[in-house]
Amino acid sequence: MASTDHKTQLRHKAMAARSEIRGHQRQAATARAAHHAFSRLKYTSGIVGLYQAFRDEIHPDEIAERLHHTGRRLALPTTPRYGHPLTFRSWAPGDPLVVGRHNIPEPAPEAEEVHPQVLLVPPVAFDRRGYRIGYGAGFYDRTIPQLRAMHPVFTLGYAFACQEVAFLPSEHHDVPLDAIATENEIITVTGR
Ligand SMILES: Nc1nc2c(c(=O)[nH]1)N(C=O)[C@@H](CNc1ccc(C(=O)N[C@@H](CCC(=O)O)C(=O)O)cc1)CN2
Ligand SMILES: Nc1ncnc2c1ncn2[C@@H]1O[C@H](COP(=O)(O)OP(=O)(O)OP(=O)(O)O)[C@@H](O)[C@H]1O
Repeated sequence: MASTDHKTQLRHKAMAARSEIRGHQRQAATARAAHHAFSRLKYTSGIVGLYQAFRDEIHPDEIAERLHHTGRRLALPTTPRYGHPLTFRSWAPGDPLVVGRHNIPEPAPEAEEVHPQVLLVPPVAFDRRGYRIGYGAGFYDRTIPQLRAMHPVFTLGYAFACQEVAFLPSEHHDVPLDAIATENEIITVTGR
């Protein structure tokens, strides 16, 4: 099977698995995952790029609240055209959002563009080597090297444990995550 077909299949399987987590189970898993993510993120410094959950992604709202409470600057991505990197704009809980591409809420164009040192990344599927697939646009794979040309960047994948797969075929442009937080654990991949 061609690698892209295999990836498509893994993508659909992981999306189906995460959509099965509902109601109280989803709430409880999200609270546990937020605890794991925060316990790792508090040892980082700099602006944290989060995301606005869409489809059945695990939502980072509790992490945003807790980081904001400790005085950390936060940012959200704006969705670019295909082939371009993400841009991040300054944002804090309660700030107004506008509707961007794919109907994902994003900061208004007036919000300051920033270059995060920390990224919370929402994989659709991930493996223990830190490889991830998203929705197939390659946005994070383009963005992370660009930010790393400016300064060190720590990337934390954030997902439900059921989105883990044994092995994701990797391509040369794929940038592995430094760690992944789920409701069960923090998976450490690199020494960053
Ligand atoms: N919550 C969240 N925000 C995010 C991301 C993300 O993964 N999650 N992104 C991370 O990059 C960017 C948005 N990336 C997206 C990329 C593709 C599609 C999408 O709907 N793609 C179609 C396929 C289109 C095609 O094949 O041409 C699809 O999946 O149906 C949506 C968002 C920025 N913001
Ligand atoms: N750094 C890059 N430079 C050029 N093309 C890239 C780069 N990163 C990814 N691509 C291209 O983008 C497409 C999607 O890549 P991939 O399958 O890795 O996406 P994804 O990781 O699922 O998406 P996303 O990063 O948006 O969540 C592929 O055709 C790939 O060749």
